[in-house]
Amino acid sequence: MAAPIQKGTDYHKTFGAKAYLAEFFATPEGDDEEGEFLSKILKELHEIFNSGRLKQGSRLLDVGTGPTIYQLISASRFCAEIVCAEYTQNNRAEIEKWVKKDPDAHDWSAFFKFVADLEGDSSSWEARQSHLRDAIKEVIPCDVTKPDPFAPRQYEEFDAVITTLCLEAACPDRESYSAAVRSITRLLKPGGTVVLSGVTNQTFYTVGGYKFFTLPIDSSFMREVFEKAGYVDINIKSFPATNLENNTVSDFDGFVILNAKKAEIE
Ligand SMILES: C[S@@+](CC[C@H](N)C(=O)[O-])C[C@H]1O[C@@H](n2cnc3c(N)ncnc32)[C@H](O)[C@@H]1O
Repeated sequence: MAAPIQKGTDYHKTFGAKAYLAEFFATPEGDDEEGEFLSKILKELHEIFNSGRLKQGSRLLDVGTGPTIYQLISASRFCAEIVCAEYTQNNRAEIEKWVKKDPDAHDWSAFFKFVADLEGDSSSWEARQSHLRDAIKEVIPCDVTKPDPFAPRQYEEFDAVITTLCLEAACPDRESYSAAVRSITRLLKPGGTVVLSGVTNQTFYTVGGYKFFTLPIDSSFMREVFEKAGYVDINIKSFPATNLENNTVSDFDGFVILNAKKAEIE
């Protein structure tokens, strides 16, 4: 009998960090079955951060980091301090291994080369990689379904928050998704930038043979949530899935990249 759909605390037992990396992050092109997806997210993150929106020396919080660092490469050029917040111990261990250059860590070099090419300086990839290793100052537990996802840790507000492919996987319903956005927003400075990537109308994704729940949402719901949480200048780019009919590893019909500014205090 197939295992039931995995969600909530199941992540601690069945979300295989190594399987997730091997299945979806072997190359910047990602998993063939998902069509053009990962490389598009990398390009969009490049466009957002290359536009000069973060000052040098910024502090950044990544929420639901998973075992991955691809989402931090473009932003890290401007960051002196990055905090990675993630739910499972296994995923946090993967990030820590990469920071310490453990031989068992995932090889992200192709991703740094990909982004360095986009930035027009392909020779810079190793320096960019070292810089990101130095910038990651902490890898901390978090649970976005809790009122204070980062408790007991307390932080000054960050200049930017990133969250990629996390909230729709972590939140069981629309109310908890909205509450998670509000909690994350409390840790962002007024005028600070949020960047989110998310899949639309997905009900599951598969990792290591287990199916994981996803909350099916669309871009109009995301816009409404971010407006209500106090953001302005909300930009959402939507992309249709390019291989929906042949995709057996997930069922998103598209994905979005959202960026927005937390309103300044009047
Ligand atoms: C699809 S993965 C995305 C990982 C990574 N950010 C990426 O872009 O590939 C979903 C992530 O959400 C995390 N997650 C699940 N439940 C969570 C919760 N309650 N709070 C925070 N993160 C959670 C999982 O551990 C996993 O790392």
